[in-house]
Parts: sequence; structure tokens; C-alpha cells
Amino acid sequence: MTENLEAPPMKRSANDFIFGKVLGEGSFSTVFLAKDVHTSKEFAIKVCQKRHIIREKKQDYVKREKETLLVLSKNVKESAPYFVRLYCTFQDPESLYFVLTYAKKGDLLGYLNKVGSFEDHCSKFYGAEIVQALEHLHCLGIVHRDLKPENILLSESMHIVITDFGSAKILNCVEMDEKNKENSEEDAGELKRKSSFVGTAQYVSPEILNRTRTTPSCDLWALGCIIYQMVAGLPPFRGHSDYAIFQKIMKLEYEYPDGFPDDARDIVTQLLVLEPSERLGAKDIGSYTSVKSHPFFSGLDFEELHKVKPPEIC
Ligand SMILES: NC(=O)c1nn(CC2CCNCC2)c2c1CCc1cnc(N=C3C=CCC=C3)nc1-2
Repeated sequence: MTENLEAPPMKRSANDFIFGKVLGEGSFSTVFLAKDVHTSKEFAIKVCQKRHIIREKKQDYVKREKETLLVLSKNVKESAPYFVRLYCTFQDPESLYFVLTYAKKGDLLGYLNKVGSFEDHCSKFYGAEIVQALEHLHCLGIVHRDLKPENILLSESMHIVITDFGSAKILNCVEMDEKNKENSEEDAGELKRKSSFVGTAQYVSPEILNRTRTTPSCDLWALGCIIYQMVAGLPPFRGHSDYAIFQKIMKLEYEYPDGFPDDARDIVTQLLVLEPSERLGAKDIGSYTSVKSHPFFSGLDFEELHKVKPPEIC
């Protein structure tokens, strides 16, 4: 089911790890850096407090994240090792524990805040790794739905490691076949039940705001926002409140700063399209050929990205 740790397979507990610094905190979970006492290997362990999960009504979120991580951990693609791995889970009376890949270099947002905008070759490299990751994710029928720089972690070798699948949706076969049509009634019902939208304001797609349908194309919208942000240093849709940002998204109200390169402008313009089925890549089957062949990515070998030394972010 999930990959065994180096030690012989056995049911784990918190006693098998030395817990270190806090890597991140949420309303019902805390993520710790931890070391396996048997192998000294470092992991990120997400500890979810059971009573907080209930208080925050996050049972579905936790269940969805575990299901998604299990699918990803069972279907690792060598040329797209771009996701946190779930090594094992265990629980005690108070908490659930998820033992995950530790991404030593933090997240993409941290680097964007540090250097402002990326140099063109960096934006192209990391944009390409995200495309390669989305291609694998969508081939498995998984839509992330909350892709953003904060959820794109960086490994010790500075390759991307995508995390936080609590907002993800695993499409059923029918939905996968009809990816540009309405979702199942169950999905529509799920959306109507949601008091808040799925995703994060700056990167959420119009169709999620409209609560109409979840298709892989909503991650292509987020890709457009992230490429824009790597090139410009700021996300395309900005405002003083989530509502103000939503208004701009629904009206496709964004601008390109002076000096924004033409190839980057063209691919972002083809991704930030209100109609999901009209976005670059939305009609591709299997591989995102139309995205990978865009001039913005000229010269990049997508299948070999994970083997090369990423360009220095500066
Ligand atoms: N919510 C999570 O699942 C999660 N949260 N974090 C820490 C966050 C810190 C802010 N940016 C987003 C991630 C993690 C994970 C998954 C698993 C995971 C693996 N490695 C790291 N690594 C970090 C390294 C340095 C600083 C922060 C995180 N972090 C996580």
C-alpha cells in the first residue's frame, strides 16, 4: 500500500520518531520535522488533532488528503516525482499522524518573497516541472484545486514537491471522460454544501467560484497565475479582500507590467481563460502536448527535468 520505511515493515507510533521544529500550523494540524529513530531519516509528520478536526468539520478534508496521497504514493512516475510521499500513518487517542516527505528547502512562495520575480530561465524551469506534475496528477484523475506557490515545496536538490491535497478531487471515470462537462450531481451537491469556496483567493479559478464544476482545467488556471507571478513577482489578481479578488477574477481584470516577455504573456493569456474548456491544454488527452510545445518552454526536455540541476533562483 504505502512504501515501507527502510526498517522492516511494522506498525509505527510516535515513539519511532524524534519530533523537532514546527514546519507549519493549521486550524486542526501541526506539521513537524521528525527523525526516524531506526534509520535517522528525516520526515515531515503532519499531526491532526481529532477534536479539532471535528470542531472545524474537516473530516472530509482529512479523508480526501489521505486518499489522494495513497493514490499518488502507489503510482509514482519516475519522470514526475513531484509530490509529497505518504510513507505511513498511525494514530493515538488524540491525534492522527501522516508521515510525509520532508522538503528541506521550504516553498516557492518563500523564494518569490525573497527575490521578487524569477529570471526567465527559472520561471520556465519551474513552470515546466509544474506542467509535468499536473500531467501525472490529472492522468490519475486527481485535480489539486488549491495549487499555489505556498503548496509547491522544494526538495534539498531544489526540485518541486507539491503538497496539501485536502482540497483535491478524485474524478470518477465518467467525470474523467467528460472532463469539460458538468460534474456529477454528487459533486454539485458537495459544492452547494460548502460554506466556503475550495482554494485560495488569488489562484482560484472562475468555475470554482461559480461552484459549477471541477475539471483538471482549474489547475491550468492556477498554473497561469503561478507563471505570471514567477515572471512579474506578484499574482495577476490582487485586492484588499478575497471578495475584491474574486470580482477581478470573474471579470478577468489583470494587466501585464512593462517588460513582461511576449512568450510568457502569450502562455499566461492562453491559460487565464474564463471558459475552462478553452484553456491551453484543456482539450489535450493524456499528455499536455499543447502546453509543452508552447514557445515559453522551448528547449526544455520535460521527461529529463527531474534529473538536471535546477537553475539557481536569484
Ligand atoms: N499542510 C501540510 O500538509 C504541510 N505543511 N507543511 C509546512 C508548510 C510551511 C509553509 N509552506 C507550505 C508548507 C508541509 C506540509 C506537507 C509536508 C511538508 C514537507 N516538507 C516541508 N518542509 C518545510 C521546510 C522548511 C520550511 C517549511 C516547510 N513542509 C511540509
